[in-house]
Amino acid sequence: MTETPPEDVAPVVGCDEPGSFARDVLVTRHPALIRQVRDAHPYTPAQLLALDALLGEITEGVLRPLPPEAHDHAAWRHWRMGEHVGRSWFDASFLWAESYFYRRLLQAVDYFGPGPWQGIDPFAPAKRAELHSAAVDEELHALDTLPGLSRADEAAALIQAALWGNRADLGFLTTAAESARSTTGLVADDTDRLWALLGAEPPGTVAVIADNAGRELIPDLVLIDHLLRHGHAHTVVLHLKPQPYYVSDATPADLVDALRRLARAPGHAGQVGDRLWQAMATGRLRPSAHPFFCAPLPYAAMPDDLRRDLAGCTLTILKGDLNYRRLVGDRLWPPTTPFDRLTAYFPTPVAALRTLKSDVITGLTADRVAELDATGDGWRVSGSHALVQVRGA
Ligand SMILES: O=P(O)(O)OC[C@@]1(O)O[C@H](CO)[C@@H](O)[C@@H]1O
Repeated sequence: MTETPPEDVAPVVGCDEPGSFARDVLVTRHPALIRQVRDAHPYTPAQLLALDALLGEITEGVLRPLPPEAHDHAAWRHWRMGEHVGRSWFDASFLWAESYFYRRLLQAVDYFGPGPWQGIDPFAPAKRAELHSAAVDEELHALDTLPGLSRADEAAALIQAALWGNRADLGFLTTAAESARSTTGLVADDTDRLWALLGAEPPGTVAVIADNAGRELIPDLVLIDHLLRHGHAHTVVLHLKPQPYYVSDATPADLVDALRRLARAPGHAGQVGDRLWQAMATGRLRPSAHPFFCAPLPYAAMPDDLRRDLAGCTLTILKGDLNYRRLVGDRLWPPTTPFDRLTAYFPTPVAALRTLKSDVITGLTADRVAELDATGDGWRVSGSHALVQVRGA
């Protein structure tokens, strides 16, 4: 594994800097999410008490451990939960604090059981509303234009749809200003290099590390259908989250719902859904849900079994902001730090498709950074900008 030289290692993104994006997420977004979840389900007195206790803890208290009977207690001990217990949440790194927050939220609503609430996704109402929204109806109807496009134009349209589908992030939209939801443009665009990697003969296995369900997962699935249909991949492994995470991150249940939504749609969307349903049956589309995808660690720390699984792929496509942060290590790198150097450890060529929703950014030219900073529109966190960055073989 290629390590970044220590003298070049930038500070890990923390939560303790007043006015920082990360601190605002803990101060504003997480309490808002607890209130949303609390109102979205007919929880029992014990669950309501647990949610209220978590709200108090994250805002004014000190970090408490998972109960010893938690199924993943050993994993979180390995992920250094003990060092954080008894300290302020704001002392933890941003990635660690957020990951642990979502794990504790699941604990408060008995997601892992045993009992009647086992497996009930606290974010399901929001995910369901989005998946069955008029906006998705329109997006599915718009797929009827694809057969009229050239293969190259279809490919370009599908990359853009998958890229900007990342804005459909229910956690981000909790606090994003309406004005920030307009899209401005790309800060980096390696789309041509992405398609060059997808032109490998014979087509191999492409890994897609998914991000959000619903309005992001559907364009991701339409892109996957294109890759399978036009010889860019013999097989696609779709890496999902094994449990609800970051509000709208896609779980296997969300994949089933999205495939059903597609297959039941009229027109071209329904044909895509039927092909993907068949791809699941033949194994050409293979879902996976490794526990590490909910770990509070950068991808450089991935376990050997996941590394081996990915190493067999010709390319890994990583969707979204959190995956980008974990890919490059969630550090405040100088924006001109080469993306290739920070991703050299990854076991395959990588392509990051991400709308910018947090401070971490790499691989830009100094001129581009100066140009973006001059706009003053919070380009790093507003979701108005996006990137396609590729590190080749
Ligand atoms: O990975 P995604 O869904 O594109 O974005 C995840 C996100 O909403 O959560 C974190 C802040 O809560 C940031 O990484 C980002 O804003």
